[in-house]
Amino acid sequence: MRLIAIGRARKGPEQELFERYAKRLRPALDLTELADGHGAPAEIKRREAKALLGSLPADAWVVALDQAGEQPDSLRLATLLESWLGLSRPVCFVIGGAEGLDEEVIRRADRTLSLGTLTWPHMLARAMLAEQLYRARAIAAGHPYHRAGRP
Ligand SMILES: C[S@@+](CC[C@H](N)C(=O)[O-])C[C@H]1O[C@@H](n2cnc3c(N)ncnc32)[C@H](O)[C@@H]1O
Repeated sequence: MRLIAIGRARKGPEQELFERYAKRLRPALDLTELADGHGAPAEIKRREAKALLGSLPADAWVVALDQAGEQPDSLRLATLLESWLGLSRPVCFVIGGAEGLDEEVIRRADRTLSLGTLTWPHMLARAMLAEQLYRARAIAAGHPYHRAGRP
């Protein structure tokens, strides 16, 4: 699996949290970081979209992280992830920068994934995605990491 994301992480708690889960994930989650765009907001999004789309393999199965996207619960995400991994296509998650993802990226995406209706900083979104992918794989494997009961 790949995560293609705008911005370069600095050492700090967000990066540590991302790495904690990304390291444990099988298949691995390879991170590709792309430079922040510059200019006016529309120009930033357009430049970042060009870089993001240019980084995707032609046959990629693209999942765009978008707050207005689909909101599966963790069990449903586990089922979805298993089906995506079974496609024999490179599964690529995409996270935008401060201005969000350009419409062109959303159109290219095969699926969208929302981490809730709140807006998260993009470095935190990376860590949350890695944790949810780790959780999804644990659910699919029957590993007790995920407890279905509510407190
Ligand atoms: C700071 S947010 C961008 C906010 C931007 N104003 C927007 O409307 O998308 C940066 C990136 O983090 C990801 N992100 C932030 N909050 C999210 C959420 N609730 N669900 C899914 N992805 C989110 C998205 O990929 C977004 O492009």
